[in-house]
Amino acid sequence: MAQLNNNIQHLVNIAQKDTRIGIGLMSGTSLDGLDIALCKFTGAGLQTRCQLLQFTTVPYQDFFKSEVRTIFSRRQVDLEKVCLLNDHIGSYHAELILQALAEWNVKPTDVDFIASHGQTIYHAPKRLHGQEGYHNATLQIGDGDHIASKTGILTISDFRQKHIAAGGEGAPLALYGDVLLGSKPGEDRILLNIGGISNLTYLPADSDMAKVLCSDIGPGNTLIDMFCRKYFDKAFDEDSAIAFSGEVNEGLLNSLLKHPFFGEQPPKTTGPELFNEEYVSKAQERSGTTHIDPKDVIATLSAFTGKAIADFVAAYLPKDAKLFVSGGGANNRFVMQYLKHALSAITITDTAALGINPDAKEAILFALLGNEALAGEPSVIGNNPAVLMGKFSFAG
Ligand SMILES: Nc1ncnc2c1ncn2[C@@H]1O[C@H](COP(=O)(O)OP(=O)(O)OP(=O)(O)O)[C@@H](O)[C@H]1O
Ligand SMILES: CC(=O)N[C@H]1[C@@H]2OC[C@@H](O2)[C@@H](O)[C@@H]1O[C@H](C)C(=O)O
Repeated sequence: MAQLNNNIQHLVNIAQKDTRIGIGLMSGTSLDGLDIALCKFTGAGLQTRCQLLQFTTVPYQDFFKSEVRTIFSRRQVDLEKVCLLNDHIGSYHAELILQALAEWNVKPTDVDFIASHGQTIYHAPKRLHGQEGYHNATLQIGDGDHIASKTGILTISDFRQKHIAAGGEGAPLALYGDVLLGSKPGEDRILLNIGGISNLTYLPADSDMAKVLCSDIGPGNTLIDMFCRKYFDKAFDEDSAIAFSGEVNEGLLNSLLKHPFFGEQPPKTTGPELFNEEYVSKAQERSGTTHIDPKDVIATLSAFTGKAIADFVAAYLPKDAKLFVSGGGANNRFVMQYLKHALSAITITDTAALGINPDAKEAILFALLGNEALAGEPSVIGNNPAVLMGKFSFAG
């Protein structure tokens, strides 16, 4: 039998290890920074044990954010910029990983793999684009080869394409990790992530995989952040100070909630391609609220995030489930207060109660998907594609 080449041999060695050290990377729709989670895995599939060893969010520089925003969720872009950023984001993320490892005193050779989400620049499920002859589509950039070459670490990336190839919308992928890390027999649980877009996974008490539901809900922080930048020159509404100083405008809130997306059956996905400045302007025009105080706009957008989540939970999930929140939105006091009021029968805490750092959850998720790609088996969860995801980039 011919000998395996070094790359394949290295891959086989990692796949056969009892424990693996992996880095999960998440750069989300909020564009606030790169989340880097260093994790230790034992086993795979339902036997997975995952320990978060280190975590950091490296904030993005304003210049980087504004460069990405020139192509982010826009239908018309400078194609050269897309090409440049695909390379640049991969190289930049590699640099940030190496810096983080140096700070943690971890040698790159001690890390078995990197699992990189990349940067979503456009998410186009068919429900959004509606174009005949085209299927669900999504695009994440920040090429894995650049990360592998620069760090010397086996890199797994571009997770969403396999999900689409198998009939999904390319998101949410959270369920694959939530089932492994968040289920508890005897307890109905909801794991809610409020990032740029909010999404949740329902984990039934009887562990019946057919009942697991994972879906996007609507805007999380994306509109709040956008209008904080527009009116207040702030990246986000820290501790909801602006929202609390304003008043919710019920006319605008009702108008924001009037979109067919909210009536569509889950699972479903969305993004800033739908929930953007134009979406809010149109809702303002329809409700005659174009001239309301910017503080009231922020309060109303915050209530919009809360109400969309509360309506979804009330419509589809058990009334006595326990809800665990993660993502930057867990720090938005206005949204959290809104949820506690609207879902008074449900116990709401953050995922720290489950031993999962709420800020790190999505980066851990991608590390876990990388671990599955190496050593797991596809599993059937509800009617979600039973796939192992991610593409392998070798360092050499
Ligand atoms: N103290 C705070 N007060 C209010 N909002 C906060 C606070 N801290 C963080 N946030 C919100 O959280 C956002 C970052 O959230 P997160 O990092 O979960 O998003 P993401 O990973 O980009 O999103 P996605 O899950 O959609 O990809 C910030 O942009 C801000 O809106
Ligand atoms: C296309 C894309 O990047 N979607 C993200 C986004 O951010 C939140 C929500 O929209 C979710 O569907 C998804 O990310 C998480 C990690 C997921 O796939 O579960």
